[in-house]
Amino acid sequence: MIIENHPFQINSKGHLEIGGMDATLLAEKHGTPLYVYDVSIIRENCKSFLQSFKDLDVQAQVAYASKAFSSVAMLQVIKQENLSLDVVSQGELHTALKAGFPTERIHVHGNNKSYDELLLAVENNVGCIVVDNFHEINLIETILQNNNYEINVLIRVTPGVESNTHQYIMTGNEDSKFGFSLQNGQAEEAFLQMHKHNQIHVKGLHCHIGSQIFETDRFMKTIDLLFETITNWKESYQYIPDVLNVGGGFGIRYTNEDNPLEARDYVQAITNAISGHASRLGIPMPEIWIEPGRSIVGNAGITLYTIGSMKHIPEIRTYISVDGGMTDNLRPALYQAKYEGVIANKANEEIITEGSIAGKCCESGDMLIWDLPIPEVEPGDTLAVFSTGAYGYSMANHYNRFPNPAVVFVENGVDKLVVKRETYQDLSKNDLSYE
Ligand SMILES: Cc1ncc(COP(=O)(O)O)c(C=O)c1O
Ligand SMILES: N[C@@H](CCCC[NH3+])C(=O)O
Repeated sequence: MIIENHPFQINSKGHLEIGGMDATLLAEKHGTPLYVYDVSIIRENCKSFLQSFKDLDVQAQVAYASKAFSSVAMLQVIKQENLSLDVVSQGELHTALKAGFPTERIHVHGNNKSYDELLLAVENNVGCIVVDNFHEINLIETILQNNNYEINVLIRVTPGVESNTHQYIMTGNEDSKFGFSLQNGQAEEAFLQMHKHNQIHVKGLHCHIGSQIFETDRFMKTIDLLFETITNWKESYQYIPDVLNVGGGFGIRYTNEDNPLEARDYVQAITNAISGHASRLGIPMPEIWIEPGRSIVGNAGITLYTIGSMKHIPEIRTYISVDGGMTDNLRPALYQAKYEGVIANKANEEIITEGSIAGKCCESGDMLIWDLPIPEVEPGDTLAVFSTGAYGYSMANHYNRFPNPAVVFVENGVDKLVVKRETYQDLSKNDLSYE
């Protein structure tokens, strides 16, 4: 039986199944809280973006935004699927290098890249640096001064488009910490500074308007604004971009309130808009780059928890506590994000009530799901929360000194531990004594 809204099934025992494996057995074997990914879904998501570009016969790079979930195994899957990679820090770049990711397909982001981060990127001959601010241009120029490296860059611009999403995950608006403004001339100033440098190749423009976006209009509007600038730069400086990177942000389904488009809908709309402008301007079609994170891994991941204490407050609600919470999934506390879940060992049982799923941290806001429809539950049951594959493990933290969970990949009925559970020794390994 299929689970409504989510790409998982219920097996003959009435248990949730992921990647051909019984979720309750995974919880027993690997412990909880546990992140589990169905790798075949990750692969399908990668393929659907790449295939959509192929079907339109467009030169493209699909760069997985590794902030959504980065680990050596994860990046190896991305490498196998021939995607490119977006990294935003030395740590993400280090993980990519450790995974043996081809450096020419790595795109380096960040709104405050350090000299060392930029040097590591340049020394490893990464595919491109997405330049964010004037301080960074100065650092790059310093790095290039005493050697003959050459680098490709994209200029990250803020087009002044507000995306229809949570304020904290909106990035293309004028009042943003990211990128150069198109409106106030800073993008042009940055362009001129780098365009005249003979070791810097300005391959094109980058923008990312936000995350969890369910429509194509804002992408269209953004592309219109990018082309106003491209038209000006063509006239004034005879500049024609090789690449346009329109970022990520393609929405996924967390609950039945979310109605995501297919990958091909976004790809088609973006491609049509860019090709329309390119032909109007009489320039060759630029390569299109996109940076999906959430839409590659989000729906492939679930988190398994063990239910512990329960508190029933008559006529108010029942709190059901699990052995994780905001330490392994910060999104509900940070963005009031909503999730759905099932009791994995009772996935077929009749729903008789509602329970609100509480985390273990010493915070009233540590709630994973409010008012989840549930069957009768008891301590020891396994709760599965759906669509936790993006920005769950990657935003895990150590509040209240909880160790980070383990991560298991499942594919075709075979499970493999890919990130070990942290131990209490791991948690205190950097602590030094003061006695
Ligand atoms: C520059 C950039 N690219 C790509 C992404 C990936 O976004 P998403 O995971 O929503 O696809 C983000 C995150 O919002 C981002 O800031
Ligand atoms: N971490 C955010 C989105 C990423 C923002 C990156 N610019 C989320 O969980 O939705």
